[in-house]
Amino acid sequence: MPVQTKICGLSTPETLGAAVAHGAAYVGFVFFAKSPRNLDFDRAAALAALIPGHVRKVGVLVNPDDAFVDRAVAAAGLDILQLHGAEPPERAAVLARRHGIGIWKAIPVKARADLAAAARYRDAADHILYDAKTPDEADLPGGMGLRFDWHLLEGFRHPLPWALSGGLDARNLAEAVGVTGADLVDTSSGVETSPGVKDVDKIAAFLQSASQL
Ligand SMILES: O=C(O)c1ccccc1N[C@@H]1O[C@H](COP(=O)(O)O)[C@@H](O)[C@H]1O
Repeated sequence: MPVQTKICGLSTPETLGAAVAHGAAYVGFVFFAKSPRNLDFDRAAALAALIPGHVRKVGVLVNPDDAFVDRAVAAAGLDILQLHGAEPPERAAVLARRHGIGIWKAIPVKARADLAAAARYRDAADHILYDAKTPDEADLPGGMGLRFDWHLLEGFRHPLPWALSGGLDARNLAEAVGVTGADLVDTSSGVETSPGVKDVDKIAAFLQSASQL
């Protein structure tokens, strides 16, 4: 089965178009004020209108309240909520019921013991997104281009379908997939020239690399 891809943190028609044209299965919009990739709802709506139906729209949110989720889902027609904060399983389940859309729960990973948190979401999420844990003092819980030790996933019994994230780019993708066996991969910083500035050539190279795995 081919490796599926998500290009996250898109914010311009050109880079969104590159992700779609080169075969991304998922595109991600970040709704988090501290992020250099943050979108307001009007901009998200304008970008979402450009996305063909076969490409799934993922909204990245961090500990959002109901009103904020309502606005993001309505504006962008989201198919999936990527919960990238400290949302407990109960909160993820409430959001899944309230919106009737997919839930991906990000699990921050630095040590093998961190993986145990994934099982708590068995009845509350569709996918686990393993991402590198960012430093305690960081403004962002993700999107910093950090990778974790992929060998930590070796032999791990995943409680749910899952995706690999954190510091992936066209050069390290083959190794990352080889070590982990991931069949869904996610990148943001790895297809940028600077934080928040996506690059169409890097997007194309990442998706080309994934298509050869
Ligand atoms: O990208 C952000 O700014 C961001 C903000 C808040 C939560 C998550 C965020 N990014 C997500 O983190 C992973 C890994 O990103 P990277 O490839 O290491 O840069 C990815 O899902 C981003 O969308």
